[in-house]
Amino acid sequence: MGIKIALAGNPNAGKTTLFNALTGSNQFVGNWPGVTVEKKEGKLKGHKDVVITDLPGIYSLSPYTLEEVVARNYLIQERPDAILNIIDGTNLERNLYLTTQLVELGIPVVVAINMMDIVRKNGDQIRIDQLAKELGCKVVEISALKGTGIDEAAKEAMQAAESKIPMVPQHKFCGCVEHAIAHIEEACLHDRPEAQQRWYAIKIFERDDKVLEQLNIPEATKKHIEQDIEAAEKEMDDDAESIITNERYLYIASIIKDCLKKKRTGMTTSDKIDKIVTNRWLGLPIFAVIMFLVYYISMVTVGSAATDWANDGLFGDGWHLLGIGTSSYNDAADEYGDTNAIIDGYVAYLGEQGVDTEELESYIDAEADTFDGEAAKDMILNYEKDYNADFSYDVEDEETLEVTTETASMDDLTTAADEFAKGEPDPADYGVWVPGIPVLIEKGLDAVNCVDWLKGLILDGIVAGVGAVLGFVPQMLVLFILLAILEACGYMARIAFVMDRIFRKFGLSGKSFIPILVGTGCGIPGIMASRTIENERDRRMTVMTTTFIPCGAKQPFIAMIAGAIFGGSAWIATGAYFLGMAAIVVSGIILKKTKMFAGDPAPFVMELPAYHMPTVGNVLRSMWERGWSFIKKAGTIITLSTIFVWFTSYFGWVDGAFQMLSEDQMSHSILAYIGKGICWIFAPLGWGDWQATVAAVTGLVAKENIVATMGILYGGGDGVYSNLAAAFTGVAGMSFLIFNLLCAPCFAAMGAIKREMNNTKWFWFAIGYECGFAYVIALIVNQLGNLFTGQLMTAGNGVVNIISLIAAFALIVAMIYLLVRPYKESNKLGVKVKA
Ligand SMILES: Nc1nc2c(ncn2[C@@H]2O[C@H](COP(=O)(O)OP(=O)(O)OP(=O)(O)O)[C@@H](O)[C@H]2O)c(=O)[nH]1
Ligand SMILES: [Mg+2]
Repeated sequence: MGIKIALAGNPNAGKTTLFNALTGSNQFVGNWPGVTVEKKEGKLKGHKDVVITDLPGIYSLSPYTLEEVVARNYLIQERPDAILNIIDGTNLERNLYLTTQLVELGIPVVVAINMMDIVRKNGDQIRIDQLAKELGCKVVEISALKGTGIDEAAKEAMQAAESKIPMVPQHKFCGCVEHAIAHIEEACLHDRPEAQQRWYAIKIFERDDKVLEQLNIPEATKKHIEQDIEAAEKEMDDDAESIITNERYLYIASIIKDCLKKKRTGMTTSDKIDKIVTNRWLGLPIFAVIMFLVYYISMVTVGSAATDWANDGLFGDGWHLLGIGTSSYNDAADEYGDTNAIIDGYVAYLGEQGVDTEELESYIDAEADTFDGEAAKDMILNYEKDYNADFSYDVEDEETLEVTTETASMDDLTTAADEFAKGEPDPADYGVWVPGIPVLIEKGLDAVNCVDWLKGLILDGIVAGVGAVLGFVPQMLVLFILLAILEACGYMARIAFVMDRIFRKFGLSGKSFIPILVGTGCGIPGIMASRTIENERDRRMTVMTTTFIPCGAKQPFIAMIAGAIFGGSAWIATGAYFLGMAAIVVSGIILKKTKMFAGDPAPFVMELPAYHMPTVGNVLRSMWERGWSFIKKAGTIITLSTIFVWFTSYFGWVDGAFQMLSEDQMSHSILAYIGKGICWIFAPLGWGDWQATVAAVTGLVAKENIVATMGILYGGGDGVYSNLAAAFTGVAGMSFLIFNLLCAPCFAAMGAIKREMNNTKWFWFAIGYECGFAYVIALIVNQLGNLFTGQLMTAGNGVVNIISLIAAFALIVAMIYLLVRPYKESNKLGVKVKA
């Protein structure tokens, strides 16, 4: 038989940090209350038979929010063999409140005073022996972060578990309460194990609903004990629950007096920082600047440099090792400049003059092995004698794909001809050139004479799809590092506090903001983070709207749309966050006015933990955990999806015969038939072609799939970006982005919504709301966008557009009505939740 040890304690006391240290796990740690919302098990290192359970933080055994219920139920119903109570040593008074309750459970308790590193630094002293005596249990000092004392804590807990000696609570309530408790034990608890009787008796005294329900006490007995309770209440002139609470605090005060010697009073550094950071006027601007920096660094500067490398180098043609050779190649490329365009322009000019340019063109366009630059040069110079007026040529900007027309003189042409003769610089000739993965794989496949379909599957399917997704990993990692730092330093709780002032105005609490922020990494922990919200209706609303914010997996397609259709504008990625926020705010206002969600949010109660310097280990671990799940997804579900998409898009019927298709036959593919069957749904949104439709649908499996699918379906020819730029107008691109940003999240996140709603009706309501909202906004944007850009009749199907435009106006009116109508207060919930 193994031993079960539970880690219990207040939120943010360091339970998970200790859990990770003891078991070698990688659970999330963050410096705000409510990081852990579910219990997690792990085996104690070096002891296979000892199972340690990390629990969500609780302030007391009277649960208030969902994650607290998880912790209490575990302690009371599963009854671990021992409880290791983690206490924040910098905050003894508040933390001991829970301890006074834990020792009554009848389970052996060991108290571990954590954060001793800070306590010592502050110069405070805790008298461990005295504390142990007054609590009646073993007390050890630890620092979970530094790893000091943790083995001893584990050893003590194991010994306590093996001894099976239940705690004897040292604390006695005042006479009348003890009297009532004794009566209660006698009247209805004598068949319970003796060690558990006291805790149950106190809970019955407090009239705890859950315990009363669980024990199923006969009415007559209930009446009888009620007399005892009322008698005590009369004597103390207070209600039963408050009597117990007050007595506990008196007891704790006496312990603190005996055991704690505090050195310093006055403002701590954290308080000083908070004066600025949570300032009524400065709080928001500071938050805005911090968030801007986070996304600017991860999306625009560091992140995009890394992503460019990954996309164009690692998963593209190749890259220079350590960047050596890049600058000399760039110089050479600069020198070569517009040579090709100038020569093309000259050929066109010659053509206009009636010259037969066929032979010249054959020299210019010759394949590498027959290419003779010198001959081409001579030929050009030959023409120069007779045709020597200035001519125009077109240049295409690589990033924005914008085409501009320039004029070249004969001097320009001579230089160009010289450069042309030398040949276009090849990056592989400079520094140490590392070919990209697709290039290597293609070479390998050619070397083994791979059959065409398999080569297609590997290159156009898996490498194109999965590579498109993996290319964004560096950018993700940068974002995850920055988020981890924000989480670890303690700013998270402040953001909730600052945002509470605003969120409250439209009926949400600041606590809804933590899920949103966590959701920028991944929607699943974001949805789960909603458990700390006290008000059930607010919690549901948060679950429904959290995924509007762009998560890590949505970044790639946002970046792709921005790069292909909007010239790589940084505003698109930043705008996506604003859009997500706006969607949450608008939904908040609209939903709060319905019966289902009406009512004021609970008052904001959250501890603001002291600021900590984030540790490198924690930050990297958190980054890696999130990044790894991204990579894992690419290796599993996304690979499978790309194979499916490749197969269904490269096979189909031509003239009634089923066969493998070439790139220009894709519109006959299986996928095209499916897409064409449903793409009418999205026609009013401006992107009713089957490729975009299919991409959006595969996005429901995992959002990264949108990029992977587009990589396959819009690949070929001039490359994905140019093909996308040709397929989407700006307005349609915006509408596509909005729909995919706001519609139902990926399957995994939908699963999380289902779990958190714990009710099928609510789940479907949430999914329906998200998709409906996304559709409405995308429709409005597309139709109004077309109207203002004058494309109403040209973009897509004009008739559809006219009808949709009318619908769009109707929807705008409806939304304005929903936004401005008065609040309906109601205290009734539409649907009951299964317990
Ligand atoms: N200085 C110091 N910081 C610590 C120590 N133990 C934990 N921390 C920090 O305290 C914060 C909270 O740690 P967690 O392990 O997430 O706390 P938790 O008790 O699991 O919190 P919840 O899951 O919210 O209940 C993190 O920022 C940790 O790095 C310690 O011994 N010393
Ligand atoms: Mg935790």
